[in-house]
Amino acid sequence: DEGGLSFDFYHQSCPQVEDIVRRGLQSICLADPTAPAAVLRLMFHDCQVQGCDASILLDPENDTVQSEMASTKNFGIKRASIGIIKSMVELACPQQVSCADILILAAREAVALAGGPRIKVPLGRRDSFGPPSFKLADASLPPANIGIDGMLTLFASKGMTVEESIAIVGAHTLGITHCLSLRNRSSYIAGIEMKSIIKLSCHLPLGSASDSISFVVNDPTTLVFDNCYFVNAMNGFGILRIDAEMPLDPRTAPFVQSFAGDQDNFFQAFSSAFVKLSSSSVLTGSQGTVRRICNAIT
Ligand code: HEM
Ligand SMILES: [Ca+2]
Ligand SMILES: [Ca+2]
Repeated sequence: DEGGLSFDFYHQSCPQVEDIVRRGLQSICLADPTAPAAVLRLMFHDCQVQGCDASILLDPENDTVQSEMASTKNFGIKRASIGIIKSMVELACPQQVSCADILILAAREAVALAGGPRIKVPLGRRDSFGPPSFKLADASLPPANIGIDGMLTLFASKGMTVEESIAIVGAHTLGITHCLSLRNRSSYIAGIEMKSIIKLSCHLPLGSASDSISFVVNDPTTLVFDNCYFVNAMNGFGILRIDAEMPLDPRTAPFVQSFAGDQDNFFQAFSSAFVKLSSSSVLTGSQGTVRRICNAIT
C-alpha cells in the first residue's frame, strides 16, 4: 500500500499523462537547462508543507491571504513550468489529473532528464482545497542552515532511514545556492574554510543587495544528476551546512562515502527516498480537489 496511491491510477482516465509530462518537461529544458533543478526543489517545498498537495502553486487570494511563496524560505523557487505542463495535460484529459501528481511526475522526469534514475512513482494525489498559508510554509520548511540532527529528524518523520535521508539531500547534485542563503552559514565548519570558495562568487562580507543575484553552484556538475555532489562534499566543498557536515558526522559519513564510491547505491537509495517523500501525507480519494488551473481554486 502506498498510502491510498496506486501505480495505475490514470490507466483509464488519462493513460498518456506520463508521456505528456515527459515531453512537456523536455521542451521546457531545451529553453532552460536549469529547469530540472527548479522542479526538483519545487517538489520538496510542496511536499514539506501540508504534504504533496500543490499548495505551493496557489497564488494569494487577496491582499490578506498571502501565498506560500511569501515565505523567505521559498526564495529562488520557480513555479512556471508546472502551469505549462498542466495546460498540456488538460487539453488531452480535462480535469482528470491533479496538479499535485503533475508536480511529482515532472520532478521524476527532471531527475531522469538530468541523467539520474527513472523512478516509478505511485499516483492519485489530490490538490489542496483551502487557501494558501504563508505561516505554515514558514514554519514547515527547513532553515538554510539546519544541522544534521534537524535534517535527520525531518526525514525520519517521512519514514526515511538515515541512508535515504542522505540520499535525498543528494538532490543538491543539481542547481545553485544564492549567496543570500549562505548569510547564516558559518564559513568555518570542522576545519574547512569555505570563505575562499564563496569569495569567488559572493561579495564578502555577505549582507549586500547583490546576495539575491549572485550564487555558487551546488556541485561542479550542476546540470547533471550524478554522485559528484558526494565526492565534492567529501573533499570539503559542501556548500550548505548539511552539505559540509554530512561527510564528517559519524552517523552520516559512511553513507556519503558509499554514495561517492558507487553511483548505483546513490540512485537506489534516492529512488526509495523520493517515493517516501512524494507519498507522505497526501490527499486521496474524495479528499481535496482536482484543480483546473494550478495557481487558483476555481
Ligand atoms: C533539510 C534539507 C534541505 C535544506 C536545508 C535545503 C536547503 C536548500 C537551499 C538553502 C537551497 C538554495 C536556494 C537558493 O539560494 O536559491 C537549496 C537548493 C536546492 N535544493 Fe535543497 N535543501 C534541503 C533538502 C532538499 C531536498 C530534499 C531536495 C529535493 C528532493 C532539494 C533540492 C534542491 C535543489 C534541486 C536545489 C537547487 C535549486 C535550483 O538551482 O533552482 N533540497 N536547498
Ligand atoms: Ca504542499
Ligand atoms: Ca551534479
